[in-house]
Amino acid sequence: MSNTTAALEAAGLAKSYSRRKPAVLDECSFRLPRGRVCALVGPNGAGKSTLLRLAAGLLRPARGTLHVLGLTPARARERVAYVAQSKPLHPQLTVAETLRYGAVLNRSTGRWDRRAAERIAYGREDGEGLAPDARIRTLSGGQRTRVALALAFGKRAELMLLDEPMADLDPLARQQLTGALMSAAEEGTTIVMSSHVIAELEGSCDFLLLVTGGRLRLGGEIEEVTAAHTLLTGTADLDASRQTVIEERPSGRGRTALVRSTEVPDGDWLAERPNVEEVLLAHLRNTHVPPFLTGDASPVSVQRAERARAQENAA
Ligand SMILES: Nc1ncnc2c1ncn2[C@@H]1O[C@H](COP(=O)(O)OP(=O)(O)OP(=O)(O)O)[C@@H](O)[C@H]1O
Repeated sequence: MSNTTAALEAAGLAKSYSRRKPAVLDECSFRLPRGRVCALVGPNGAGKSTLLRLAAGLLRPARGTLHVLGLTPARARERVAYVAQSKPLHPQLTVAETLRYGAVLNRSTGRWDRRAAERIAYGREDGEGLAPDARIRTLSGGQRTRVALALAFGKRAELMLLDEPMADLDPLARQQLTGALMSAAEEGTTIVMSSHVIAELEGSCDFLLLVTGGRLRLGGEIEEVTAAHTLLTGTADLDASRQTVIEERPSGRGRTALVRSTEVPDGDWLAERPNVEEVLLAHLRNTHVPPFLTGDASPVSVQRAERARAQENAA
């Protein structure tokens, strides 16, 4: 646990688009420490883009708070790069003009990195990068994504919020983007990226936020989240009062169960550590289970309350 300012810290965050409809995000409380590469995962309509738009300062919460780099989202905006799912760009500009426009927009920060932007837009070794004089309106979806990402990298932001950045990139461009994200993360940039392709996130992300139905279900270092669960295979009966059973399914002549516990229950069980995909899929199929946040992912107010409780117990 750390008390340094988090990249994102939400407390009781809620957002509705309409008073007549249920909240799209509700009671979301979590902390994303700086320097992490965070996968934001959840089914369609879960509220991932809404959360990213709130963090980018484009929406205001209905209730609760969201701090970005210790500031309100509006005040943090210069230090944050946001790439929307729709990748909005000026269709009449060329790629080179778009990058020059990015430089002008970021002049006040003095941080614009032309080379980083150009590397993403033009710089593929196989020569398939974008032509500087190509007009945005003539580009494919994946090519526009490259331009939007080039602007984000040029900004040299402390926090990058990327809404499905890989979705329409070809495999080589994905590999290039992953490399660029890893380099940015090594320099201390915090990255949040939403995706539906869990396998894609496994190699590149070290932190996880799972949102389903507008609620935060899982949060924390991926290693810690998976280590808190056990995959059991066997034929014995499970006592649900002794551990949280996320999912129990028939398999072969016995059954497989994912439990939130590191203890192997009595009986003839084969116990394994699940991978992140197994943990995520089980939580996506079973949204009734209690949420789980690791210490690092708990908001400071919760960390303080837990420390006070531990001190009381120790006294
Ligand atoms: N501008 C808007 N006006 C009204 N409702 C909206 C608006 N934007 C999103 N919603 C609704 O909010 C809910 C969450 O949408 P959001 O785009 O945040 O989900 P998501 O998790 O990003 O989904 P996906 O994975 O499909 O991109 C959905 O029910 C959606 O219909």
